[in-house]
Amino acid sequence: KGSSKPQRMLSYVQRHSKRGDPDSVISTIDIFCRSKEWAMNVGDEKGLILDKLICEANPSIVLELGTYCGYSSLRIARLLPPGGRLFTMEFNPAYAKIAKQIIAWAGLESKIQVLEGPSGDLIPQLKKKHAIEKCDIIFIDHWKDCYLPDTKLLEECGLIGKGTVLIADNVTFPGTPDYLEYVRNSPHYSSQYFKSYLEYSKTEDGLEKSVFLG
Ligand SMILES: O=C(NC/C=C/[C@H]1O[C@@H](n2ccc(=O)cc2)[C@H](O)[C@@H]1O)c1cc([N+](=O)[O-])cc(O)c1O
Ligand SMILES: [Mg+2]
Repeated sequence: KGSSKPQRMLSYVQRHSKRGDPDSVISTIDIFCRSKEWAMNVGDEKGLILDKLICEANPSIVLELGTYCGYSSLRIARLLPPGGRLFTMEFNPAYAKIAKQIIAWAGLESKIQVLEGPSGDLIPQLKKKHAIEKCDIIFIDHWKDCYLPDTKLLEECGLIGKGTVLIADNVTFPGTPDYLEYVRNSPHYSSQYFKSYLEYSKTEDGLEKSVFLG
């Protein structure tokens, strides 16, 4: 019964970062992933691009698909304006448990709500259960074959409105070809690729920003 990588990440954070300081927790996770064990966080290079896109949009309601250990939840929530909220969906209970502890350690639990379950079940509940009108930003970083079906589901549920910004991780590596084809060819989206690198590596990757035009 050994520990899991998320468990080792959490204990590294608790040992090496400053409690209540999101920037310290973020940089500590990056050090863990560079010096100890690679992990599928958006990382520091794509993270800087994500930061810029979040600040530009100044969002009130952000939805994240794929919490994992909470790294991008911290990056997003630390930049929200007062009253801003992040809802993040996590399928795996073990990951959700670790993410909640990392989020609490960073002191951002009042801004972040971790929703446990498959996105396909949780998305239709958002309006009624969480009084969400429409999402200002949606950060997509879960299973790569779910990006497109979930985007269509979000459209059907009326959670994507004029001006909603979709930000998708890994559109180059591992790649999300069907999603890219959709947002780049749809007349309802204006799409832009931000070239970068796969987290903690030299492989090319990037973020796709797609604005819903209505
Ligand atoms: O596979 C990748 N990501 C899949 C992430 C999946 C996460 O989304 C959750 N989820 C939450 C809700 C759901 O409905 C389904 C899953 C899963 O429980 C997991 O926590 C990936 C892989 C590489 N890579 O280099 O190989 C790099 C990356 O940046 C990646 O994001
Ligand atoms: Mg990713």
